[in-house]
Amino acid sequence: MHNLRSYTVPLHRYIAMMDLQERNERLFYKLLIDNVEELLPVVYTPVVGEACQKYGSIYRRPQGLYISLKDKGKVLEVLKNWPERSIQVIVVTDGERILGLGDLGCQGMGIPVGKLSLYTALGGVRPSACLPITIDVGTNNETLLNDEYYIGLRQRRATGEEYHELLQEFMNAVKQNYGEKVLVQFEDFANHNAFDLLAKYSKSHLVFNDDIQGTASVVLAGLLAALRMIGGGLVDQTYLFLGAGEAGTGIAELIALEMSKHTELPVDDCRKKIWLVDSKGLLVESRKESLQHFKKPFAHEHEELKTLLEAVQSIKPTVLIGTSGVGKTFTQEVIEAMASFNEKPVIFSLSNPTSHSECTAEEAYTWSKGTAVFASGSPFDPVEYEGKTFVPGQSNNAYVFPGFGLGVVISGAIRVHDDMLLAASEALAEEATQENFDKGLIFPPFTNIRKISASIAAKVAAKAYDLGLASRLPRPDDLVKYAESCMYTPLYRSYR
Ligand SMILES: O=C([O-])CC(=O)C(=O)O
Ligand SMILES: [Mg+2]
Repeated sequence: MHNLRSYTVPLHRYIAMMDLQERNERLFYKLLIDNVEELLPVVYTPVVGEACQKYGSIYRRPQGLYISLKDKGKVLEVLKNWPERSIQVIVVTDGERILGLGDLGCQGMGIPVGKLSLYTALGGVRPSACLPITIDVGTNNETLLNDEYYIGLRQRRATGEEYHELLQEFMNAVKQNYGEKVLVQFEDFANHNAFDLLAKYSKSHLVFNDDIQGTASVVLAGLLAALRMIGGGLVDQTYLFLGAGEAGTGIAELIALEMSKHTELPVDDCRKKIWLVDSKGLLVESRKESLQHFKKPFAHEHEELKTLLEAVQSIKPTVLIGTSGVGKTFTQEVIEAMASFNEKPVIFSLSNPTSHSECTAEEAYTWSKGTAVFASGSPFDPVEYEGKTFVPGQSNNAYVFPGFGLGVVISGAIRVHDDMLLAASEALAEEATQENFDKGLIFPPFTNIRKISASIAAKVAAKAYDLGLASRLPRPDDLVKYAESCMYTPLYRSYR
């Protein structure tokens, strides 16, 4: 830690951590676990975003497996080149939508590597059982195509049949090589592929999309905790999203499912309480024809509105959620409007990394005059406002995917079911304490994350057993204890 802290440039800390992971994996995890709040922003969001942008020039050794268009026809052979045989979790990207940064091609590898280091550090999945994969189908990023240090194929992205054939071959090879119980986490795919890949492979494989489902589960947990803090039920709220992509529609759908489960209202009626604004304005009935399929369920009867501010003024939401990937879009006017008709407006600005956040923590607290219940995707420091310190929560899928994955792995689940996501949300929401609420915090601090992951894992595994999706039999009596006993801990062996 002394050495790391001597680097003042965040990217240098990242490089030092990656060197440590290469040199002494056990020490890397020991350090990360013991200093999680300090090191999470280094190995993960936001610094990992800058690392991906500069990946070619900071590249040392491959930390994951690259599968490119050139490997077509021999993907299984390529998979077999990976030195570890027994794999439990794969995180795979095609680099087309890295955080809110867009297409970074093959340099998106930093994301699967970072996510999997959290699977181990936060969720206790053995490092050797984790496999980061980047599918290289080219990039449409001109800067990278012209960058002498770019590490991927120098061509524009393959699309359509060529793309889907490679993905099909990959998914087949994964099942052939590792069986039915390997969890494949899709990460940072573009909207136009993410929903279709999830829908297609969730029937035949154990797949999970972190940006759609992981984010949804964490945000729902944040909302449940926020409502415990300020009072009211899910069904009493009106929701407005800026951004109708994977995160926005994923969260909206999971809120509707949870609402429906607790009220017995049809899911479609619950969706009516949720409004989304995309780059062209409010999703409304008259736009339905031209909308992508994942947006259609949220296009309701309303006049067309072009801007977020107009939508805020007209819909008067109690909860405002930013998932647009575009920074600075929650303006002073937007936040002041939220504070004018809500005693305690709930404001989540979720886009990553920090520069893409819809507003900063300071802006949310200042412009709402200290009334906002605020959380963000990337971390922000505590804010002093009129003598009171507000601690913003980090509503990042990192709270859920490690524990969720652990629950899936230890139960030997063969499919992911939405009820398992709801179980994870409820488990996480229960972890926020009155002490957290007193600081305005709706998520427990990351310092206790391994205990939290074990609780999430136990609830997820229990749901998998209840649904008949678990293959590890008999069912352990105490799932929390069992989850804890399965977790990897970085200790040196004693040889005496
Ligand atoms: O990586 C993160 O911090 C959260 C996430 O999945 C994304 O922004 O795509
Ligand atoms: Mg992501």
